[in-house]
Amino acid sequence: MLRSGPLLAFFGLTALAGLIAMRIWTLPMIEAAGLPMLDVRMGGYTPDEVRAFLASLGAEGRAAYLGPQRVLDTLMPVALTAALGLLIYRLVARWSWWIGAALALVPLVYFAFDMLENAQVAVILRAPAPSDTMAETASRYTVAKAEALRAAVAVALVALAARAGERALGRGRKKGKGPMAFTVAIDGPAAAGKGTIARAVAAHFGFAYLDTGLLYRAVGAKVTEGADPLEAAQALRAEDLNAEGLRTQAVAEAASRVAVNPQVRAALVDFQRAFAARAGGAVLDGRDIGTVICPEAQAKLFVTASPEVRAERRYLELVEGGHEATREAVLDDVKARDARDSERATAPLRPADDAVVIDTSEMSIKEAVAAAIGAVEARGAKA
Ligand SMILES: Nc1ncnc2c1ncn2[C@@H]1O[C@H](COP(=O)(O)OP(=O)(O)O)[C@@H](O)[C@H]1O
Ligand SMILES: Nc1ccn([C@@H]2O[C@H](COP(=O)(O)OP(=O)(O)O)[C@@H](O)[C@H]2O)c(=O)n1
Repeated sequence: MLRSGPLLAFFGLTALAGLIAMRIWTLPMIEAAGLPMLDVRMGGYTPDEVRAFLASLGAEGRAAYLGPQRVLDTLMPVALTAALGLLIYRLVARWSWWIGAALALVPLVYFAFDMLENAQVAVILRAPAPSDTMAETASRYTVAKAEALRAAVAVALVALAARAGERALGRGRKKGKGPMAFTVAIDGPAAAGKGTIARAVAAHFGFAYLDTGLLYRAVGAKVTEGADPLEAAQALRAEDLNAEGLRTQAVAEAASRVAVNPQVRAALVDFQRAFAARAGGAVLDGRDIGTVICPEAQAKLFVTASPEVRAERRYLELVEGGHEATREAVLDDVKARDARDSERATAPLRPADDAVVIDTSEMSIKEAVAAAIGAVEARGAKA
């Protein structure tokens, strides 16, 4: 990227040098009789005021106005426009480059009016008897130049203030909360290995872990017992996540049904965000952590595997847990949940744009965990 700092300093200093040169060299000649030159009358001037000024202008002042002053009054605006434009672009492009580029054009408007003003003043200085129209046109350019310059300076000041505010907030956050919050967002379809990876990542970095699927499972379980989904979500407490029987296929199915409800999802957002923001780091796994719950997460992983591999893993897990299951039924269930999770309107399952995708179909648990830890380290987490 172009380093704009030295350029900004160069243009800023050149503009300042131009102003100083005018103040000590050309202005004393032009304003020898005590009347301010036309360019500095930011509120404009009447034809009579122009005539009075011309009458007060000696031969030396007129030559200076048309000669060195014109040169200085071209170089200085070029440097000032470049400095203001660069400053505005540098400050605003951090948030949006195209808004930065658009606002950087405001100083160009000032420049255009300044050049028109110079040309019109030269017309007046050369005319044997300048007409009212000539004077009025020059005055309009001077007023427009002054307003455009004020607007450009205002844009630069607002951008500087916004940047200073952002920095102050960042410092406050670091001071107030001890260790910075580091969030790892892990999303992916059922039985891809999210929980296995999330627990290992949390243990490796010393972060806290939240299985957000448990929130939906806890709400789903209450709904199968007859509760209203939204009321169940609003009344959810941390201890509900330890309830018995949340790992069954029936509860997973109920969870994926309540998870389609936008109001249920909204009711669970604050709990998840508060967990993600805890000092000392947090790992959350689910379906929408990197896209909706923590779009600012420092590390995002999307863990996936083929439906057949995932169904086999879930089948073995269920059988080992003493549950009744058939491979076909588990595969059907996995596919049905995949479809519901991916096709729902609110927070559908999809990788965040900046997520690292880990396909665990052909990976052992060890390999999958190593890949995840490597990706989280690459985003700046330290064990
Ligand atoms: N890479 C892997 N290879 C083999 N089995 C895995 C792998 N990752 C996870 N498993 C197993 O698959 C099952 C589902 O994993 P889990 O982490 O609970 O998935 P999820 O949280 O995505 O539903 C568990 O029994 C787990 O031990
Ligand atoms: N962040 C989340 C987590 C789970 N869910 C829903 O909750 C269901 C159960 O999630 P889970 O993570 O416990 O499911 P498994 O991947 O462990 O099978 C999923 O099928 C999703 O429909 C969700 O919508 N958003």
